[in-house]
Amino acid sequence: MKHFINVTSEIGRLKRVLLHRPGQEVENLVPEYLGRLLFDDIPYLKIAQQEHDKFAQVLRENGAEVVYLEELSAEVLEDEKVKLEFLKEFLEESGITSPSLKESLIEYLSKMPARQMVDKIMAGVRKNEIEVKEPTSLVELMADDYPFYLDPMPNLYFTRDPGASIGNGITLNRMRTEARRRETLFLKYIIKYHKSFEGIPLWYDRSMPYAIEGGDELVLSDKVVAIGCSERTSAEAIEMVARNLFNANTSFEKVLVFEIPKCRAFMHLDTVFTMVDYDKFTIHPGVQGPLSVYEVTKGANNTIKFKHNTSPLNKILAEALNLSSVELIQCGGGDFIIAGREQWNDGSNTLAIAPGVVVTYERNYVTNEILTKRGIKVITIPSSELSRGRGGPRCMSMPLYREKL
Ligand SMILES: NC(=O)NCCC[C@H](N)C(=O)O
Repeated sequence: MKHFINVTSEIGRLKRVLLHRPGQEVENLVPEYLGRLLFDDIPYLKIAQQEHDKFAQVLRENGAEVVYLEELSAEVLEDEKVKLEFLKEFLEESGITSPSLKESLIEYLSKMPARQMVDKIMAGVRKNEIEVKEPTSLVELMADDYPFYLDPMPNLYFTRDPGASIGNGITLNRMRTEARRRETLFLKYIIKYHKSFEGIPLWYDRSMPYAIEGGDELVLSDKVVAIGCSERTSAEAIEMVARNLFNANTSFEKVLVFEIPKCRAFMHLDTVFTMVDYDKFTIHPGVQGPLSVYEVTKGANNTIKFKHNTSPLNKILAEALNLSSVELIQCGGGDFIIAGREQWNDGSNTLAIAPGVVVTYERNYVTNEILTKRGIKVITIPSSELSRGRGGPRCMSMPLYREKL
């Protein structure tokens, strides 16, 4: 493995993947703030961790090295200078404006060993955890009854979204919602300071003004990337990624833009569409009708071309992948109720770990059976708690290295 990162497909054998084991951040969820934090329910952490450990075990047993966001972050934050730089940026982005509060938080957090600090920052800091000396601002004096100085980040276990590996580079994303925006700081510091990530090109940066999230980014082949234009990802960001991929002389020549309905149930492209084999895809039937596909292609002399492709989806995919035909496998077998139920629990959100081999949630038994009948090897993981965050196996993983097809 010459590069630390190399992803030129959705289905090549998974060799290295980034995960985050859910931690205390999940215990800081309360009904009042669920919506704001993008959760629909409160997972039971102990079981969620067991389910997540099973997920990691399945990936390892199938040949993938599992690296953890919290461990890589702690490795770079061992350096006291980097730790301070990170803390300052993190507090800034958390909206801490009062100088004395900033000072108290820095004092509280920087004293902790790096790993403990990472866990604490991910979990959030309650107001009753630290004592702020004399208030130095009106905001502090008038402190409301909101319980946190630093919000918990319960969505961190969806490592798919803050960044995406494309070829041997990464898009370091700007998240659409404030609830998830600070998540990408961990990846920013890993990319900037971790030895394994040295020299990795960025196809997008979190400082850009337009939102893009990794659940919308699918690497269909070493030439074609599909990006969802969705509730979370904007057309401007997609165009910037396309330009950066083309200008850097990567192997990528085309970006297929999937415009999907902007709603929570379909928040990212990978909640309704994933690739499971050379010529097979899962799709949520509810998205097939309203889907529009646009193409951004690399032209001669650094030019870029745009086109609305009105052909049926199977034709567009077959043409993009140089195949005579492709199969679209409908989540829930196309039944309105089953598809709706299983899609809500990420029935279409498969993680391919090799061509024709996927990891899915066991609760989506109808879709799993359909996939098996279509010749896909389905490895299931327990999911009663993990699914409460509205993401499946693809959402919970950021592939760093896949074998070339
Ligand atoms: N790629 C994905 O669809 N990720 C799932 C993210 C779920 C999370 N609760 C969110 O709303 O962002």
